[in-house]
Amino acid sequence: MKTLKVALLGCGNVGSQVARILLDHSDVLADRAGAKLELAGIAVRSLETKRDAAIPAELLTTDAPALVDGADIVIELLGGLEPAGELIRRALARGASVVTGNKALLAAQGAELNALAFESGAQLRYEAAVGGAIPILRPISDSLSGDRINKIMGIVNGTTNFILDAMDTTGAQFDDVLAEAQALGYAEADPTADVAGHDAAAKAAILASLAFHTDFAYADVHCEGITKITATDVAAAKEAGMVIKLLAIAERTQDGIGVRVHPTLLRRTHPLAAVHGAFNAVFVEAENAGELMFYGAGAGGAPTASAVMGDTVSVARRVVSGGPLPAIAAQQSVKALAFDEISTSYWIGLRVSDEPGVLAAIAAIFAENTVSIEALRQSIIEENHGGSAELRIVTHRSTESSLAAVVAAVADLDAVQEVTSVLRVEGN
Ligand SMILES: NC(=O)C1=CN([C@@H]2O[C@H](COP(=O)(O)OP(=O)(O)OC[C@H]3O[C@@H](n4cnc5c(N)ncnc54)[C@H](O)[C@@H]3O)[C@@H](O)[C@H]2O)C=CC1
Ligand SMILES: N[C@@H](CC=O)C(=O)O
Ligand code: NA
Repeated sequence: MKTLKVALLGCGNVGSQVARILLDHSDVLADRAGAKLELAGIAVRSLETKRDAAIPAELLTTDAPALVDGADIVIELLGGLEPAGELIRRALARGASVVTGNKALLAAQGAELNALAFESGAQLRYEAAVGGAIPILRPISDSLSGDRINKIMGIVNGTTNFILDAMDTTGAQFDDVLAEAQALGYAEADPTADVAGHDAAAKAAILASLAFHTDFAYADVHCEGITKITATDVAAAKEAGMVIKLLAIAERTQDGIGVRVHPTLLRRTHPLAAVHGAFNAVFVEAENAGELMFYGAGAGGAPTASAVMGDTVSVARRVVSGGPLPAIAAQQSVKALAFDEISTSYWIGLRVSDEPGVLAAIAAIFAENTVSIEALRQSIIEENHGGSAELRIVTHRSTESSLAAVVAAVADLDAVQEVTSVLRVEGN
């Protein structure tokens, strides 16, 4: 049986689990891959760091480039743009295949790296980069390659789903739940990448690129995080039979593809509304397959290592058989929509003076901007009876630019005390 040398770059949360699987299950992996997967070495920052006793010290090296140069397959689990990018390019340039979970790098340089792999005949796989353990990239680029995907909506960041879910179930405030997520180890040490939506935006770019066979980068994704979501927003959504989720959405329209990440109101009957805690799920709508949902652990060392190993075995099979490369390079160039061209339904919360003519004035502004109202609900604010009322308006689909014009004009009305929330609604 052929032996393939595997270079592992990084021995952190995910890398250490990949090393464990490669060492503990070498016989089974060889049967499945059709080649022995020999862990040739593990690149680390320091040989002095205390590690799990199961990691053989003789495999550790601080010379990552030399390790890459002797490998048939390189597994990159360092994270960050450099030196990860440089090492991946080095491997691909010499025809070695690469498996990575580095969503930040792929969202920044995915087009370039895929092109490099295509030119050199090497394979580049990154199932772990989106939805951790969930098989989602291969189903999109392989299982659904005979279909036409129209829309993807994903809960692709565990930290933010944990926070929003806890706010929904306990009524807690954002800051308190973030502290809990940090204590439980879901959030990053600096949780900005999670709560500002950047991590989800990187994953949205990767999903959209594969689903629509076009290169989308991080810069093509409109991104809003969850830091402005209040306990009041969550309670109001709950009262209306909805839940707020941070969704990564990529959608085909007549004019192009809109890719966005923002807090979204979902009806509680939607399958994504039932995704709790730090779990991830991706909901796909395809022309022939209809609606599909992929659900599971989106983060964590062992779950993410599962996806890395799946890619590694798959890559090894192709190295052994010399079969054709998966067609994951972009074959099309579909226009990425600017955010103000995207259309969706909106929920607008307003605090208004409770006096005659207010509703008519607000409705007139919606009509002038051709934004159609689907539902309107008014509640009198008890503690200030006769003074203020809370309005919640749900619109039919309209563009971001029309909605922005409506919100600006409504906010200017003397009778409008505050625009309390503007949220997008999906899953009607
Ligand atoms: N942890 C998770 O749940 C998930 C992680 N990922 C991705 O997997 C990758 C790895 O993530 P983790 O294992 O969680 O990170 P980690 O921070 O636990 O591990 C990275 C390791 O690489 C080492 N490293 C960094 N630069 C190095 C260099 N120049 N030379 C040698 N070693 C170096 C670090 O010292 C650290 O031990 C990242 O790209 C991450 O985005 C993807 C999905 C989920
Ligand atoms: N910080 C990320 C980790 C996985 O990609 C998350 O919370 O989902
Ligand atoms: Na995955």
